[in-house]
Amino acid sequence: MSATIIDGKQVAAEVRAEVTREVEAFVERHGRPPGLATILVGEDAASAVYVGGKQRACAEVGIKGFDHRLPADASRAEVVALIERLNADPDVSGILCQLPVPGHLDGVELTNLIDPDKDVDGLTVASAGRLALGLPGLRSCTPAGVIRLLDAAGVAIEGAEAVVIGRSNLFGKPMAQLLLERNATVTIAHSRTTDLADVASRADILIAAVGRAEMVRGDWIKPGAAVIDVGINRLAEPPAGRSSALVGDIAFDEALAVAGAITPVPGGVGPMTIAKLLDNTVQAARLQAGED
Ligand SMILES: Nc1nc(=O)c2c([nH]1)NC[C@@H]1CN(c3ccc(C(=O)N[C@@H](CCC(=O)O)C(=O)O)cc3)C=[N+]21
Repeated sequence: MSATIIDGKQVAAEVRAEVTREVEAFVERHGRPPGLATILVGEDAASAVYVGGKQRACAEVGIKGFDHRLPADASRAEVVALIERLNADPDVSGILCQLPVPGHLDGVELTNLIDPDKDVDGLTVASAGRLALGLPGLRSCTPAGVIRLLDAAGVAIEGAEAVVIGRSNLFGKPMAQLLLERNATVTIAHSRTTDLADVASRADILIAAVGRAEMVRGDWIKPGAAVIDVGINRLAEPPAGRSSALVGDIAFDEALAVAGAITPVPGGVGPMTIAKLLDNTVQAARLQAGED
């Protein structure tokens, strides 16, 4: 038996096609496109690649991109002033501050200055609270992308045992809440969990977001489970038999033999994060225009 590989690039392309149609309809109604402002502080190479990818994706679907780059030594006041200006700019529907920010700045504090109605990353206290209370709001992109992947793969979420490994505010906590909203039975496991392998092996849906290359082994996986790999670990060179130096948190080849369905790295969750960011930008623009 070999698992079905869930093609994140393919599903992301479907989401982007839907977003493209929504953008065209928005332009018809309002005579202007939704806009997404990205803020990148400093010269971290990986962050620059991600932000570049987000801006390129905007252009592809017709969203207007505002690409703000600040030097690594930018002051808190400069970043705050930029966020406040973008909050007040009617052409800017969504704002994201790429994380991490340089050490003299506080990424959580800065993110929180974003108007919740423009919080397309879903990372402000207000957005987290709306999610926790089941109120409408912008949902964080990576967890929302995972739900879309599970749906696309035909995985039943309701009633399933879901185990999320990782408890970050960026992913693990919102992921657990979205699964709960869909009536899964949810466990959040983490670095202090006693017998992680045993907890993982109960999962019908196993989601790993720990940032440790290939930590989840094949014998942790329940036969037939849906396995979602949120890890992005960059190795010095591609492992034997692989073409990419990016590996996830799951030992892919081992898992492939046991799981029912699995996302690859690259080409799994990553492209969905960007697709959901575009989707959130259109939703934000519609809300700000008084629609829905
Ligand atoms: N405010 C904020 N929002 C974020 O959403 C955010 C962030 N900060 N900081 C960093 C992480 C990381 N992240 C990724 C997005 C796309 C891919 C992606 O498209 N990955 C491709 C491969 C890309 C490559 O080759 O490096 C894939 O998995 O197939 C990966 C990672 C968004 N993040």
